[in-house]
Amino acid sequence: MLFRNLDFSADDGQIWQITGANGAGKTTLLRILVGLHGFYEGEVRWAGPLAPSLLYLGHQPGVREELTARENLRYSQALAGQSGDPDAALDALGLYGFEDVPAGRLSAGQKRRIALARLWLGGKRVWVLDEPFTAIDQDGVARLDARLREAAAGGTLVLYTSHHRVGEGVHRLHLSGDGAEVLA
Ligand SMILES: Nc1ncnc2c1ncn2[C@@H]1O[C@H](COP(=O)(O)OP(=O)(O)OP(=O)(O)O)[C@@H](O)[C@H]1O
Repeated sequence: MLFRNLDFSADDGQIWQITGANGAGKTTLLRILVGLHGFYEGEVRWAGPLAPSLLYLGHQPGVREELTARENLRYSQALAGQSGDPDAALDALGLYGFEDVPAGRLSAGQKRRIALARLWLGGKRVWVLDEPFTAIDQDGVARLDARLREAAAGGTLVLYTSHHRVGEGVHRLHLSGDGAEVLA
C-alpha cells in the first residue's frame, strides 16, 4: 500500500503541489488521476471529459533526440491538438537560438525546457506535471512558477509533484505511508 485516506477536491484556478518522500507514490497518484494506472481502490471523478483538456507531462522529458527543439514541440503540439507558436514558446523558456538543434545535443535542463514549452502553447485547462522543476536552473524555476500562477489566474487547474519548497497560495497534498494529508 502506497497511500490511503486520500480525499481531496480541486477546482479550476487552483495550484496543487503533491509532496512526499522518494517512493511515496507521487508519480503513481498522478498516473491514477490521468487514467494511466488502474491498480487502486477508490474513485477519481472529473467534471466533464478529461482528455480534451489535459496536458500531462510525465517524469521523463519525453523528447526525441533526433528531432530538433522546434520539431519536438511541433510533434507533441500536433498530437495534443494544441494551438500556439512553437518558436514563441521555446523563446519564453530561454531556448531562443536552439530551435534547430537536435535535442540529443542539448543538456538535461534544455530537454526539460522543450517539454515545458508546451505550457506556453494554448488550449489545455488541466495541467498535470510530474516533477516539472527537475534539472531546471533558478531562472527557469522562476519563469515556470510565474507561468503556473498566470495559468491558474486564467482558470487552469495545475497539479504538480515537486520536492521544491511550496510557494504562497499553493495547495499541498502530502503522501506518506501513514496516510495522505491536505496540508494547505
Ligand atoms: N514500474 C513499477 N513497477 C513496480 N513498482 C513500481 C514501479 N514504479 C514504481 N513502483 C513502486 O511504487 C512506489 C511509488 O513510486 P512512485 O514513482 O509513484 O514514487 P514517487 O513518490 O513519485 O517517487 P520519487 O520522489 O522518487 O519520484 C515505489 O516505491 C516503487 O516501489
